Amino acid sequence: MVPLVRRMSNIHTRRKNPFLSICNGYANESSPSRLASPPPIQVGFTESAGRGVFANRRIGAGELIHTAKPIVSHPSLSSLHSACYFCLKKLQFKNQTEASNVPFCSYECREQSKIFYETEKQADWSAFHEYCRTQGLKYPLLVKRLACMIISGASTPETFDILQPATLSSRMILLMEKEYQLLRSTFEDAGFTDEQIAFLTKQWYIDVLARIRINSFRIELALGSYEDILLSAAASVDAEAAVGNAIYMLPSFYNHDCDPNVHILWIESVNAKLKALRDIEAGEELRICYIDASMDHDARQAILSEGFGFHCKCARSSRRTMLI
Ligand SMILES: C[S@@+](CC[C@H](N)C(=O)[O-])C[C@H]1O[C@@H](n2cnc3c(N)ncnc32)[C@H](O)[C@@H]1O
Repeated sequence: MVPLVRRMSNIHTRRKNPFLSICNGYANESSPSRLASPPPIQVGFTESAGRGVFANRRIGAGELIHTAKPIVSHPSLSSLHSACYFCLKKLQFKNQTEASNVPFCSYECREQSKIFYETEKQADWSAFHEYCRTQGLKYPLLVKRLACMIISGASTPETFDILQPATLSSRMILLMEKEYQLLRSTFEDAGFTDEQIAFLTKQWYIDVLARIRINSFRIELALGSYEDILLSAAASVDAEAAVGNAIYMLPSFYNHDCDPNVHILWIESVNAKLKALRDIEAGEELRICYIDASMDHDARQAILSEGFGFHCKCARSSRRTMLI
């Protein structure tokens, strides 16, 4: 059945609409100066999952619905010297990182990172990175990148406000204390003034982390050649398979389904592609799968409840519940 869409906004026609910026990611990648036609979607309210993304026309199976560029991304610590610091593309070790110590794959990526990277380079991140490494933390790296973008004027402290926050337990908040203090002291030790880091309060950190927690994507690049697949298989044995993490605007409005009709994938960089997995009717909600769909019902529910704070009532989960 096609759910009723309560229209929240027409994201393509109204000016001064916060959702307009959500669509910035669909510039035609092959010719960046030309905008591709708007994606066939709109953000609206669902009956039980808050906001969601809906088709505004029929979408065919396999169709590329839209692409999305991240608002913030960061390589995983194990990929710091093997992935582009901006687009997370695999680096050619000898030419780029080792020879020139520049962690970018191209002139364009270096230019796009210039403002926040100049800020970041002024501080010594070794203690912060070491803490993240030993505690297995990845989200504070996204906050570090966002903070550098804010200080350099490339972003604002309110950037994530539109995203849904997770409900954090007091224990989770307590655990954030150390990483927050380390982030702040790294800036202070580098000589940034109180005025420059005035936004960096404990409450801001908690609010940002609460949004990153349920909206960040773990980036695993789909690899092209057989050689790459072999290398990746070897790498995943002794290192993290994810090349990094990223936050997007529009993809953050996609709800979850254990039998999704849309797939989000990354071919060679952090720029995401959203593709229809089957024919989708106009008005139908578009949903992606947040987790490994091959897990059994109970494992899926446990991860969704713990990680995202909801009990999934999608058709696949409900079928299983009815059988019990
Ligand atoms: C990434 S956000 C998706 C967009 C969100 N609905 C909003 O209004 O911004 C993830 C959150 O949406 C809700 N959600 C997503 N899929 C859901 C589902 N299948 N059932 C219930 N809630 C869901 C949960 O609150 C979840 O933590």
